[in-house]
Order: sequence, then C-alpha cells, then structure tokens
Amino acid sequence: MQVEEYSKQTMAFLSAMFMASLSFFSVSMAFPGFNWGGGGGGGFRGGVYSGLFPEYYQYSCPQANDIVMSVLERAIKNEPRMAASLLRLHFHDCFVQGCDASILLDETSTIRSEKRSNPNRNSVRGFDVIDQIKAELEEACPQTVSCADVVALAARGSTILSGGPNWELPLGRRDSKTASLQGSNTNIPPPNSTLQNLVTFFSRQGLDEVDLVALSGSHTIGVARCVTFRQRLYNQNGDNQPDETLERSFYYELASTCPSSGGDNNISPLDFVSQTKFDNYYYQLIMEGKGLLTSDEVLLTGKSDKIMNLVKMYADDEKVFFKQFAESMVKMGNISPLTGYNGEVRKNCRQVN
Ligand code: HEM
Ligand SMILES: [Ca+2]
Ligand SMILES: [Ca+2]
Repeated sequence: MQVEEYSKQTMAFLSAMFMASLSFFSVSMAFPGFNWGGGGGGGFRGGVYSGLFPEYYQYSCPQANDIVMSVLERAIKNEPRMAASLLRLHFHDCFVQGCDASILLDETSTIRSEKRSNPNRNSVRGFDVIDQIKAELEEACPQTVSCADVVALAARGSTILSGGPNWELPLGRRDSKTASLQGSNTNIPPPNSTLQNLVTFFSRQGLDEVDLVALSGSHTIGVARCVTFRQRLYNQNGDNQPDETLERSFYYELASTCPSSGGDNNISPLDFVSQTKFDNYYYQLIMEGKGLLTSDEVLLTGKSDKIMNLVKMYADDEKVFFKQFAESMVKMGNISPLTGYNGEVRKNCRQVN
C-alpha cells in the first residue's frame, strides 16, 4: 500500500471514530444508563457506525436478556413453533422501515397496520409473547428497552433455544412512531420469487447473496400454509404441471395436505426432518428436491453457481452455516435502526406513546 493511500485510509477511519464518539456523546446525554465501553461486534459495518452495540443495556437494564429468555423458554416449551414465528417477526420488521418495531403497531385512525399486509395477514404471529416480554421488562426497567430490541432479542433467543447459534447482538434500536402497510406489501419477498427477485429484494436492504442463502436457513424451523406453495404442486409454469424440481414422493406427500383448491391454511413443515430444531437439514433437503417453497428450491436450481455452492457448503457443514447465519442476522438487525433522539421507547409495543 502506498504511504499516501495509507494516510487517506487512516484519516477516514479517524473521522469515522470521531463521528462515532459524537453519537456516543449525544446518546449518553439522553440516556443516563448508557455506557462508554463500546467494543463487541456489530458497531461498525462496512466502515459505517450503526449506532448499536451489545452492551447498550449493561447499566440501565442488565437483566433484559434474562427476562427475554425466561419468557421465551416458557412460550417455546408450550408451543415449539413459537420460536420460528418470533424469528420471522424480526425479518418482517427489519425489511420494512428497518428494525424499528413498526410491525407491532396496531391499526388506528392514523396508522395503517403492517399486520394486514399480504405477507403478514393470517401469517405473522408471536405478538402475545412480545407483549409478555415487554410487560416484564416494564416492571423491571420502565421505559428502557425498546420494542425493536425486544424483537431482535426474541429472534436470537428463539434461535438459541431451538439449538442454533448464539451471537453478540448489537442493541439500542428505538421504536418508530409510524408503520408502512405499503412497505410491507412491497419489500417482503413472496414465496414464488425467482432467484433474481430474491437477490434484488435482499440487495435493497443492503444484504447480499451470502446473506440471502444463510438467512433462508431460518426455514430449518417452522411451517408454511398450503396457499404459499400450492402453485408448485399444480401449476408452476402456467401449464397445469407441478414444479419439475420437486422430488416425486415429496410431491405426493405435499399434495395430500394441500389440495388444488381449499385447505389454504393447512400447514406443512418447511424442514420436514426437524421442524423444531435449528440445524442444517433445510439445505440437505433442498439438495434432494425437497425444499418446500419455490424461494427455497431456487437457491439450488436458480442458475447461480455462487448461490448453489453456498447451499452445498451449508448442507455439508453445519458449523459454517451457523457462523454465517449469526453474521447475517447481525447485518439484518442493523437495517436502518432509529437511534439517538429519533423514534421513542414505546411503553406498549402495540401503540405509540
Ligand atoms: C428469502 C426469502 C423468503 C421468503 C420468500 C420467505 C417466505 C416465507 C413463507 C411464505 C413462509 C410461510 C408463511 C405462511 O404460510 O404463513 C415463511 C415462514 C417462515 N419464514 Fe420465511 N421467507 C424468506 C426469508 C426468511 C428469512 C430471512 C427469515 C428469518 C431471518 C425467515 C423466517 C421464517 C420462519 C422462521 C418461518 C416459519 C414461521 C412460523 O412457523 O410461524 N424467512 N417464510
Ligand atoms: Ca420495521
Ligand atoms: Ca431443522
């Protein structure tokens, strides 16, 4: 590296540090519980400071994660699918206005709730568990932990409790005062997406192909309704034929729970080998033509060598998948957070203060 080039980079780094310490300062003025420690992963991303960091509640609510985990343990023991539902909630929040808990807001005269968007209606769940976590947090540390952070903590906790990886989670997101029904309809990829579409939806959020493949691995837990995969069974290409990439015996299995009409809400596991365990069977099944959604199978068949090879790699090596999943979850969790004086910490996650 040329000396001149080196000093340019050093300057860029120093000014990034300066900006970061400015934002530390203003946040610490606003919130006494704030710490200066910094450190930990996730603060800097692509040279840009996200404003979030793992120790955010270290002094203001040190027990925050323990409270989240204890509520999750009960909820997931009671209904294992809840882990999947909470993981998905974070995804559907972050892809619309960023990770700002916009998805939790109920309909009012001024708020068009995201809960009634096409991807969310009759589909997203877990709101009661979020409310329960938030109620216990309000008891312990009033108006301190944001709903957006509750959703992020619940997604990580659900992953861990299902047997998946743990990671250092940057915190300090604040809650939106608005929601976007339209954003929810247009930014969340539909299940019959082509691979190109999927890549585009993710890149709009600053996520790349590696993130797409790793985060799709969330489909190692949970279920999908018949209406989300019916087209593959009966008319994938407008020729009244099943998707040719669908393995034959798997096709018959699915057709028995998902008729050509009716039964829209019949459910099928996204990973039929281990639907409550966070592992890498999702990728192994895709390799056998047994991915449930079009968006799952096209990762292998969509004619991108790079993406296909990632599927093979994660199918071969769960450790590599876990490591990348953790990294991509941090990246997804950093999408346009509200920080500093922006947004608020809601008292009730369903409504603005
Ligand atoms: C790549 C694009 C994606 C598409 C097209 C997609 C689509 C879907 C669909 C259609 C369902 C079933 C919904 C229903 O039937 O009501 C589903 C379920 C699920 N998705 Fe995705 N998804 C994608 C990415 C993700 C990501 C990035 C995550 C998390 C980081 C995620 C987590 C989940 C989970 C855990 C479930 C099961 C939920 C439950 O059982 O309640 N998905 N997804
Ligand atoms: Ca949001
Ligand atoms: Ca699994």
